[in-house]
Formats: sequence, C-alpha cells, structure tokens
Amino acid sequence: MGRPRLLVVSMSLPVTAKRSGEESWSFTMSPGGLVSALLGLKEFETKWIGWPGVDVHDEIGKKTLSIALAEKGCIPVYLEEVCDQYYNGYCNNILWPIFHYMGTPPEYRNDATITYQSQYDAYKKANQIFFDVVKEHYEDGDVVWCHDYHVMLLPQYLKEYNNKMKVGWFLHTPFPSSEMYKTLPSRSELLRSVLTADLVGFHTYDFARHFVNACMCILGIEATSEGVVDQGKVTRVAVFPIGIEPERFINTSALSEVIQYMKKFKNDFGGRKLILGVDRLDMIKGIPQKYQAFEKFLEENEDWRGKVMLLQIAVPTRNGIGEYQKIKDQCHGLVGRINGRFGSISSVPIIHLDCSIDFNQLCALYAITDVLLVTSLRDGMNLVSSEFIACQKAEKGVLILSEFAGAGQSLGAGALLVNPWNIKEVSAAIGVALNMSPEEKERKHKINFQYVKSHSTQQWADDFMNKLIEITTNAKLRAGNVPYELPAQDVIQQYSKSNNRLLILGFYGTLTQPMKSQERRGDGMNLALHPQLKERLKALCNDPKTTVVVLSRSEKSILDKNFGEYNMWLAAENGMFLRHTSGEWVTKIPENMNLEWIDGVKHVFKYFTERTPGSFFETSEASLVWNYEYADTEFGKAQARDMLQHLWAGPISNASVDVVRGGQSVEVHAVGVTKGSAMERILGEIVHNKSITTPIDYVLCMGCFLGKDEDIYTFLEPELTKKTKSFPSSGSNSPKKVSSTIVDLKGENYFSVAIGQTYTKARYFLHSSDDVVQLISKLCTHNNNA
Ligand SMILES: O=P(O)(O)OC[C@H]1O[C@H](O[C@H]2O[C@H](CO)[C@@H](O)[C@H](O)[C@H]2O)[C@H](O)[C@@H](O)[C@@H]1O
Ligand SMILES: O=c1ccn([C@@H]2O[C@H](COP(=O)(O)OP(=O)(O)O)[C@@H](O)[C@H]2O)c(=O)[nH]1
Repeated sequence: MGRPRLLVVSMSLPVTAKRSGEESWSFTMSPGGLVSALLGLKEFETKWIGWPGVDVHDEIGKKTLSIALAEKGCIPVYLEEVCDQYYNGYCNNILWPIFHYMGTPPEYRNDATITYQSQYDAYKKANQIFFDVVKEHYEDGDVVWCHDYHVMLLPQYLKEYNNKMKVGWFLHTPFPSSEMYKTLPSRSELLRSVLTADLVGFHTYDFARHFVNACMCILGIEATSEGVVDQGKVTRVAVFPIGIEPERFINTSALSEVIQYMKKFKNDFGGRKLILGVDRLDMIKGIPQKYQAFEKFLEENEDWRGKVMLLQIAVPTRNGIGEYQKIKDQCHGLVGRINGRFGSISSVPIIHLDCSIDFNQLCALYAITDVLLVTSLRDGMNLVSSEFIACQKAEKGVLILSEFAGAGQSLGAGALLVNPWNIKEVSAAIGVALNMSPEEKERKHKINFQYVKSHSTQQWADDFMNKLIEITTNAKLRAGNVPYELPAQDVIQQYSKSNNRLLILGFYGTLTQPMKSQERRGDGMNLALHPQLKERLKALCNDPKTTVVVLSRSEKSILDKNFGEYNMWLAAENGMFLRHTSGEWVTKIPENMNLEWIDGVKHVFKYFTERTPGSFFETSEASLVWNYEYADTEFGKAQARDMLQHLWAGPISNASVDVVRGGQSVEVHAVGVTKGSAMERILGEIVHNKSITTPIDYVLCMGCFLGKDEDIYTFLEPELTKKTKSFPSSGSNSPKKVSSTIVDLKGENYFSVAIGQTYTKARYFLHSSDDVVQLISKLCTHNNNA
C-alpha cells in the first residue's frame, strides 16, 4: 500500500509572499521552527495549506499568488478581515501567553471592537476558512495533519464534515499545566475539538500529561493508557519530539562559502570568544534574562571583559502586537546599558541584531560559536539548539540550555541545563562553559550529536504518520468489532437451549435505576435494586439451571441489604469477599495485601465529602470510592482534581494502589483488584460448592464497569477458555486444576454486555439498566413458559 497524500495545515506557509507587481510575487522563507521542521518532510507527497503572510484583496492578485504558490506545493488561505483579531489577537495575544505560562491577558479596555469574544469569533471564523480550503482540496485517503494552536477547532470541523478523514493534530508549543490552561474562557470547546482528531501529539511527556489532565479536570472524561476516552470515542495522545534535518546543516556548514564566512566572522570578532543567541524576538525566549545574566558575568569576571562577546540574532516576529514592541524596547535598553558599562572604543560586549540572517551565515555562526546560550522561559522544543549541535566542527562549542525548553529533555545530557530566571546560575554556567576543557566539550557534544543525527524531522514525521495510519486502520478494523446492540432473541434462544447457566451481573448502573430517574440525595447514594427487577430476579435465581452472581465494587452490607433474600452469589468489593446468600462471607483478600493506606485515603475522602455538597464516599476493606455524581458537576470535577493531588502527595505516595478516575468518581484500591482477576476465585468457589459436573454452557455477563474492570469480559471469552484454567478451590490456597470442560463456551452461548457504553471490550451493549429490566423480564417469561 502506497503512502497516503499529506495535507499539512498550519497558520503560516513556509514562504511569506510579497507583491512585486500586479501579477508577480516574490517569496522569503517564513521564520520559526515549525517551518524549518516541516520543510524536512521529503518522503510524503505533501500539499501545504496556510496563510501566505499577506492579505490579497483583488482577484488577479489571488489568482497569480495561488499559481505561484502551487509551484511550491502550497495552497493559500486568505484570512482577510479576520486576520488581525485571529492571528495577532486570539492566537498570539491569548493562546500563546497562556500556553507559555505568561497568564491570561486582560481584555482590551480602550477599544470596544476588540474584546475577548470578538477575537474568539475571529478564531472560529478563521478555522472555518481553513476548513473550507481543506475541504476543497481533500481527496479520499488523504491524511490531514493540523499544526499548532492556530487551528484547534479545525479537527472538529473536518470530522463533522467527513468522519472518515484521518486527522492528526500536533502542538508545537508547550501545553501548560491544567491550572494555567483552565483560565482560558473557551477551554472546553477547544479541548473537545482537538479530541475529535484521531491522534494528538506533543513534544514532551510533560505536555501530553498536562493535556490529558486538562481533559480529565475540565471535561471530566476518563484517561486510558493510550489517551482519553470521551463518549466512547478514544483519542490517542502521544509524544513525538521534533528534530531537524541534520544533513542539511552538516552539508551546508561544509560548503566553501560557509567556510569563508567562518573565517570572516572570526576575523571580525577579533579573537574574542563568541556566545551566540538565535531567537525570534519573543517574550518566551528570555532574551532580557540572557542579557542580565551576561551582564552579571561581566560584572563578576573582570578578566573576561573584552575577551568575550554575545551576538544575539533577534529575528523579528509578530510586529503587529504591542507586547512584541515592548520586548524589543526592553532589549534595546538593556543592550545600551550593558554596552555602556562594559564596552570600549574598539568593541562592545553585546551585538543585538533585529533581523533574520541568511542560512549560510547562520550555519557559519553556529560552527564558530563557543557557547550557544538558550534561555527560553518556556519553549515547545527549540530547534536552534539542535542546529547548533549539527554544525559543530573540530573545535566544539558548549550548549547552555534552559530547562524550560522541550529540548532540555532531549539534549540535557550533553548541555549545561539552567533555570533562566536564576541570573546567577546562568552567569555561572557561562563561566563553566568558557572554561570547559576540550575533552569535556567533545564528550558532551558526542552525546548530543548522536541524538540529533538519529532524531530527524523525517523520523518525527514518519513516527507521527505511521501512528496515525495505524490508529485509523485499527479503528476501521475495530469498527467491525464495535459491540453490537444485544440481540435479545439470541440471548433467550441460547438460554432456553442450555442446562447450566451462569449470569454475572454488576450492580451499580446495571441493576439500579438509570441515574437520571434517581432521586438526588444530599447524604450519599442509597444504592438500591431497580424496583421492577425484584420479582423477576427472584424467579431467575430460583431456576435450578441458573447460577446468578452479583459482582460489585460495593461493600458487603450493601449487597446483603439488596440481595440477601435471593438465592444467589454475592461478590463484594470486586470479589474480595464472596458468599452464597445461604452461607457466610468468605474473605478472598490475598494474605500479603498491604492495606495500610486505607485510613489516610479515608481521611482525604471525608475532607472532600464535607466540602462538596452532594458527594459521598463508599468505604470498604480494600477499596474506597468517592462519588460526585450528585454534586455540582463543575465543582465536583475541580474537587476531584484537588483530591487527586492530595492523595498523590500524601496517603498513597508510596502505597501499591491503583487510582481510577471514573466519569464522576475517584476510586482507590489495592493494586490488581479487578473484576476479571476475581473471576478465577469466584468460579473456583462456585464449582467447588455446587460440585458442578456438567459444564457451564451459557454465560451472560453484564455490567456498567470501569475500564480496568473490563478484563471480566475477556476472562470468559470462548477463545481464551479453550485453554485449561486453574481455579483455587474453597478454603485452600493451592490452585485446583479445573479443566476447560467446566466452561463450555462457544461464540454463540457467550454474551458479554456493557451497559451504556460502546467503547468496550464486551461483545454487546445495552443502552441503560431499563434495557436490563426488559431482558431479564424476557428470560423470566421463558422460564415460566418452559
Ligand atoms: O509564525 P510565527 O507566529 O512568527 O511564529 C513562528 C513559530 O513559532 C512557534 O514555533 C514552535 O515550533 C517549533 C518547532 O516545533 C518549536 O521548536 C518551538 O519551541 C515553538 O515555539 C509556533 O508554535 C509556530 O506555530 C510558529 O510558526
Ligand atoms: O534568521 C533566522 C534565524 C533562524 N531561523 C530559524 O528559526 C527557527 C527557530 O526555531 P525554534 O524551534 O528554535 O523556535 P521558534 O522560533 O519556532 O519558537 C530555527 O529553525 C532557525 O534556524 C530563522 O528562521 N531565521
């Protein structure tokens, strides 16, 4: 199968257009790492959709620019009147600062036409325009790869239009902690849209974790090991650290023109050691902090004055935004002060250039640099660091790298990592770098060079695309496996044919009334059997051919109260305790299970229950569940998030427990306590107790279970039970071998059913416990007729 065509969508095209005549256009390369990185995508047939950097209002202009761009594989998106409020406003004045921990900017007060809402409206409109262009150029089978915070609504628009589209979204900036993200007024809509993509990618694990946390805290949805699940739809969240195209830098720095530049620059710098900075002139890059640290270094190291210089390439960016003007003025002020303090007639310590530079010159500078100084206050990745590593020659330079750049995680081992806010620390690192031995420089360089060489842009893109294709292909396969609505007729037919049936039923959400029709209670929930089930269940339980087990996370007393009068098996606390209603409870807690954490957790649950009206918690011997279903939803979510933080910081920090964040609950239990893992013990007990001789030839297993408990559905899958299972016998710790003939399941006599969810390992689903009532009624009718 050939590679699919790739539609890359990003705010900016790789080239910025400038009109040079009515029908003619010239182009320069757009600045920034996103463009540098994506230019490396050589192995895909790619069309790049984005803004050409200019507004074009006449038809001739639009047409000629489209033609000129088509030759470069680019398709223009004209943003026209929304451009300013979209790009300068919502993207770069609202999302950018929040994503980089610079806080939510206050609304403009002096211009009533520019409000938070007007900028968000422009954002929506612009995303709609991007969508229109994608729609026009999309061909069946294409992969649409959306880039960055500028197009967070695009995945939703695309999926609403055509759910079969393969859509990925990658964020090039940090994704902040949910504490910061939640200040964004449109936080939920943006998250929900991004979650419609098939794959969501980030540069680092921290960013991915923050994103998943935000989804859990803000949308109240469940996280899985692979991503997040929202209303049955799984969105994969994964980490893909971007790289550069190393050969491009290695080869360029070997060009004779570049070698000439190297000689020239060395000569120009008069033998002084060179500290280099290459950044867009952006607040996040920490350029003022860099200057302050260099000033401190010069202050404290008189010997180095006149022997070292800092060259800062401050690439112009986002000039339409006031904050970017301010940072420019601030930098100029600092440079003036420092040069005034430490300069001489023949030289100044800092050269600050407000411009881009030619690629060959950039490579030459990287090659002769003694120290590359990266002081980003926050940075998605920072490709400049990798580019510097790739251009090094025989005499190696040192990388000083901010721990707040994504690159800190990849290149930290071969760099001097610093906190850019700590001026003293950065100043000290400058000293260490300038005095580092050639051997140490070589050692550090080697580590990083290996990394840069082996983590190219192409590799990054391949990894993302392969994952996206794998996911969408599996999703297609899975689509065939999506559970079917339970075929009641088959359930009854098989039931009537069988002689030894096993019914495993959950309680909460399965045998209780559907949530909405239950009364809200302030004092916790009085879990109660659905009133319409009482008589019917009794009839089933009394059928000698049928064994009924209620397997619940609830504690013994709740099951006693609801089911004590029925002829059935009760498995409380996910199978930790078991009894037939005619007998006593038997403990199934493994002897070595550590339960010391219980009291601490109970304390935290009590604290939050008292402060969250409508919430309640269930406590049992090996697990606790805090439920906020009847509390205010938003407040409950926020409390759950705080609660988790308290738990991790205290009572469970070293305990072997699993913490499961359900839809509207937090559950803590000893590691490995799942319904599936309890099945062996339960079956062993039943088989032993009933002295079963004929195999179980019918299983109906229904529940509204947490993801971690869905192992119950697979435990009895006919394929798996073909193998011999060993069940521990009653009162003995040694497993008793029970042959697979104890359960004789084939495809048609095994029904695993998830209630109210379609993202499940179960074969079938039912909408709600009302359907369970219907089904059990039908089974009873069969009993009566038989
Ligand atoms: O297009 P601009 O608004 O001028 O900004 C340029 C780009 O800045 C950001 O780049 C990020 O992407 C890099 C590559 O992944 C990463 O190394 C860096 O840390 C980020 O800041 C922005 O995310 C892009 O959308 C802009 O095009
Ligand atoms: O005059 C210049 C100097 C550098 N760069 C490039 O800008 C990118 C900066 O990427 P980085 O990831 O470091 O930060 P970003 O600007 O994307 O935030 C690098 O590829 C640089 O080579 C540029 O476009 N023009």
